[in-house]
Amino acid sequence: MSSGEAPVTELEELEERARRAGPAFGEGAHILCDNLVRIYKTGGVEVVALQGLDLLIDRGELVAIVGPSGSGKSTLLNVLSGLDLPTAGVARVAGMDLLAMSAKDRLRYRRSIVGFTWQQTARNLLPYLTARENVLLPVRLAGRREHRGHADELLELLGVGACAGRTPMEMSGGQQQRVAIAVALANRPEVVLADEPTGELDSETSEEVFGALRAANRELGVTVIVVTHDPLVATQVDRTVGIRDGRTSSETLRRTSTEGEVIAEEYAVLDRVGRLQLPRDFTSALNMERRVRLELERDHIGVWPAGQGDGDE
Ligand SMILES: Nc1ncnc2c1ncn2[C@@H]1O[C@H](COP(=O)(O)OP(=O)(O)OP(=O)(O)O)[C@@H](O)[C@H]1O
Repeated sequence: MSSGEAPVTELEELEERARRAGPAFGEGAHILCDNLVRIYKTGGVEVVALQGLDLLIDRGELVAIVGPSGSGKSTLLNVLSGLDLPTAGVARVAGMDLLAMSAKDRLRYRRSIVGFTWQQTARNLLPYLTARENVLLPVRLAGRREHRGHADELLELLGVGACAGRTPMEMSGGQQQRVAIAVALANRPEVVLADEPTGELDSETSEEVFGALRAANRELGVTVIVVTHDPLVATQVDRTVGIRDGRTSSETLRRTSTEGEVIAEEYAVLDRVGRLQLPRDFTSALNMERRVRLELERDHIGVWPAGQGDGDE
């Protein structure tokens, strides 16, 4: 049946309706988490680290994940890196279903689709190898061929070209983190995940590390997710996603004003079924508990504390 003709049978009508249904949630996203759940069981106690987390990231985005300690940031990164398996939900990166990968696919995924940097600088680099040798190591392990200048080009791009012949001991903490990013990029991954890359650094050095992540994102087109506690971050990346209690709770978008000023605007997240989490300091300032009154206006929705006369006891 051509799309212009009227459907004739019940099946054709259903097919026609399915065609009109529009794209599925997250279709086209480079990274998709849909209702992601991760429960840890230790000594008979269950800890729900991710409680139905939704997240969509487009190809080529540079996104920071922030949130209080214990909110699930590292758990999310471990799932996305293919190190850990979620308990339920959907996690898809570059078209690969992370819950249904074979062991062979998982190895390929971890070797060539994602690159990862750890917070502990010492864990990222082998101490007896130079920066250049550290970058070439994952290439050799993956059995790939890269011309000799590949490592030097990456180090140059990240502003640590001068460190190519030095061992980690001969570099500062910020230089080590930038070399670690080069290692993560060595196998030309589509996605780089960085766990607290500036956790042990002062603010000036942190800016250099964020600059390196931006260079990788801009010049190589790689999608970057960085987990951080760094208060600077909202002005360093395009989008900051806040996580609270194992769910995404807020987003901050960075834009440049017409005067060239960098502005970070915070938004609440509206989930797929229309749920919205109001910030706790807003609700407690107005004594909002259990229910609120909503009013649809022409260009916004008003939210009021439920008062007397609204049927609240
Ligand atoms: N292997 C594990 N076994 C049991 N519980 C765990 C495990 N890993 C994490 N958790 C728990 O899951 C929750 C989320 O932890 P996670 O490390 O993801 O948080 P986080 O936001 O990265 O915290 P931080 O900023 O302190 O690193 C916490 O309550 C933590 O205690």
